[in-house]
Amino acid sequence: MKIEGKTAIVTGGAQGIGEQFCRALVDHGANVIIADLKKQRGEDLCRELNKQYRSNRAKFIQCDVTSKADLQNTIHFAIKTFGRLDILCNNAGVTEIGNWEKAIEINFTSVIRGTKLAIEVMSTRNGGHGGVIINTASMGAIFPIMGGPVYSGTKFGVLGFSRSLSNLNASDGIRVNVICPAFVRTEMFEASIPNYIDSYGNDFQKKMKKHIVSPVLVARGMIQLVEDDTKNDAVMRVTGVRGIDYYKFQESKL
Ligand SMILES: NC(=O)C1=CN([C@@H]2O[C@H](COP(=O)(O)OP(=O)(O)OC[C@H]3O[C@@H](n4cnc5c(N)ncnc54)[C@H](O)[C@@H]3O)[C@@H](O)[C@H]2O)C=CC1
Ligand SMILES: CCCCCC(=O)/C=C/[C@H]1[C@H](O)CC(=O)[C@@H]1CCCCCCC(=O)O
Repeated sequence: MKIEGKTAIVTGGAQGIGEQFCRALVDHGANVIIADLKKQRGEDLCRELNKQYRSNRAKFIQCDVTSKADLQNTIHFAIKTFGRLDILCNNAGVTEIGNWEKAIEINFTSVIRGTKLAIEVMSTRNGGHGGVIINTASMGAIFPIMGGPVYSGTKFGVLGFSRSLSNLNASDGIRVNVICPAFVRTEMFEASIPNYIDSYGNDFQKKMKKHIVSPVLVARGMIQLVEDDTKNDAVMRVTGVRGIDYYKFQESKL
């Protein structure tokens, strides 16, 4: 897909990986809706992007992805403002620390709901232009995370859900892909460092160095998934050791 002139929604777009998604999409000429709980951060990013690109292509909307009304409102806002929706990045996510039930709602249920709502407006069967949905999972969607079983479970869920939509490309013109980063230096990661140090000791950061990736690299991967029309049902890994590559699952025998 040529990104210039297309419209994208990025949930959790105010900071971290989502922020880099927004920056990369605007840089490639897209209209971007930054959908996040954090009003100040989102509005500041929006202002900065519009100033940098001398445009009005970035918009912020306060959105709690666990609210169906907020998600609907975000999609309506994209259509009302830019006339179309082409790209949805279901990216908002949290760790399970403190509230594992909430982590399931944010990391998994909201990805399902966001995807379903976007399909309604993107589908070529409903008069839409088709599009691309990129769901942020994690390497913890491929391997279990002993210290984060619920987090990992939600990400296994995101991966299974997304891959089970591979037929949408043929029927509705919508490609669905998953991005699986390893540890990414964001506020989520930084906030977890004390837990890692508890588990692995003070030299954890040194040992982990080669496994930590930058959110900019994750955004580069997302752009590749959007631009490359052959990518459907793709599971992209973004790791410190291999960089950007694709994970191959065994084909179903059914
Ligand atoms: N940082 C890491 O090591 C990794 C992160 N991921 C995944 O990447 C995604 C982004 O994570 P980071 O950027 O690292 O986290 P972050 O904590 O830096 O940013 C997450 C953003 O999501 C927003 N958010 C949280 N709950 C929300 C809600 N209910 N509604 C709307 N927005 C909400 C936050 O306000 C924040 O702006 C998450 O899905 C995370 O699980 C995947 C692999 C590794
Ligand atoms: C192979 C695992 C890669 C995991 C990539 C990922 O999604 C990491 C996310 C963490 C984020 O940086 C902050 C977190 O709390 C997320 C969950 C990590 C739990 C790991 C616990 C380590 C342990 O104590 O075993």
